[in-house]
Amino acid sequence: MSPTGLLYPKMTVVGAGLIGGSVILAARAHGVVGEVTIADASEAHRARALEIGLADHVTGDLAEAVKDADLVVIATPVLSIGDVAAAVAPHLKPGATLTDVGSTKATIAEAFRSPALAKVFPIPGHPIAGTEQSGPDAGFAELFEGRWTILTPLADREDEAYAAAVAKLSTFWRSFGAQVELMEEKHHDLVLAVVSHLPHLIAYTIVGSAADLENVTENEVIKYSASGFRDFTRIAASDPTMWRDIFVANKDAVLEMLGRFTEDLQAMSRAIRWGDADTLHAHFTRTRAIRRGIVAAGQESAEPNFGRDRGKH
Ligand SMILES: NC(=O)C1=CN([C@@H]2O[C@H](COP(=O)(O)OP(=O)(O)OC[C@H]3O[C@@H](n4cnc5c(N)ncnc54)[C@H](O)[C@@H]3O)[C@@H](O)[C@H]2O)C=CC1
Ligand SMILES: O=C(O)C(=O)Cc1ccc(O)cc1
Repeated sequence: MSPTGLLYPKMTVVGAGLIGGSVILAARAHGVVGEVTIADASEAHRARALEIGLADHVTGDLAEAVKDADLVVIATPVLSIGDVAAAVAPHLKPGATLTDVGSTKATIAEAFRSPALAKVFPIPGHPIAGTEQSGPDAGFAELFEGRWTILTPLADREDEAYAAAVAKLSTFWRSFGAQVELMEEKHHDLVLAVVSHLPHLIAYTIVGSAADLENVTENEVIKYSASGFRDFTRIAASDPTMWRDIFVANKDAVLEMLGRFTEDLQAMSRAIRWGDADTLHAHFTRTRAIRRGIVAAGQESAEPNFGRDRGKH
């Protein structure tokens, strides 16, 4: 139980997967929500959510699910979030808060600016916490502890009531251990392209390349894979639908960052070709200092993979 107390008597989560499930488990564990309803498009996921007692009510009917809710959290893949927001809009209670957890924010902020959402408080959000697992069994209450959640409030909604809704949603995330930061949505997408989307793209690519090479080297890639490659395979096991949507939605920022990365990779390639040992050593020294700075700031354990594989899988 957190000292925060009840914030939202009725919460509806659309999408009973890793993030939606974790929000429910965390919010319930800290007593900040009352009745919980799940809406999910998948019959199998609805059945499983009921079986494990993830919510008080589980339905496939969006209108029914959101009609009395004080807080609606959309936790579906990025490209479906705008459609879900449009579908629930006419059924939301005036004064309700509508948020999401999608990994990109610009296209979602645009959808949340719809006049159909004028009577509610639409606040895009993104917890920077997750694993490569998905589905109703993947969630766990501690997922957000010590992690950042970024909210990207709509700049054109500057009234006091909207500011109060943003403050309350921030309290909600903080009640179960997240640190909250407010950010402009396009800036969010640029930052996340560097720290999350590009690393995933590199992992997806290198694991594919290595698997192609395996035909040549007859199983040696997997057999002798050192921990570096193993870490890439964990990332490359992430949900295909989720990541397809992220790259489609954040095309411009990802291509911008990919361009810069390709230039830097060319510079490394040149240093190797010319035997420029000093350049290689200086670069690796700089990146080691970056990692040590992150560990010293307490944002990551020195242990490999700490915290990523928690939960039930
Ligand atoms: N997996 C991760 O590590 C993180 C994911 N996110 C974001 O959170 C969102 C959800 O991701 P996960 O929980 O990992 O996905 P998930 O695949 O575990 O769960 C998604 C759920 O949404 C349901 N769903 C899909 N389309 C729907 C629709 N149109 N209407 C109703 N239900 C629908 C699916 O049946 C599934 O139960 C995504 O937008 C993702 O970008 C954010 C932070 C971390
Ligand atoms: O599993 C990992 O290492 C992640 O990076 C999880 C993750 C995936 C997507 C997000 O938008 C935020 C966090």
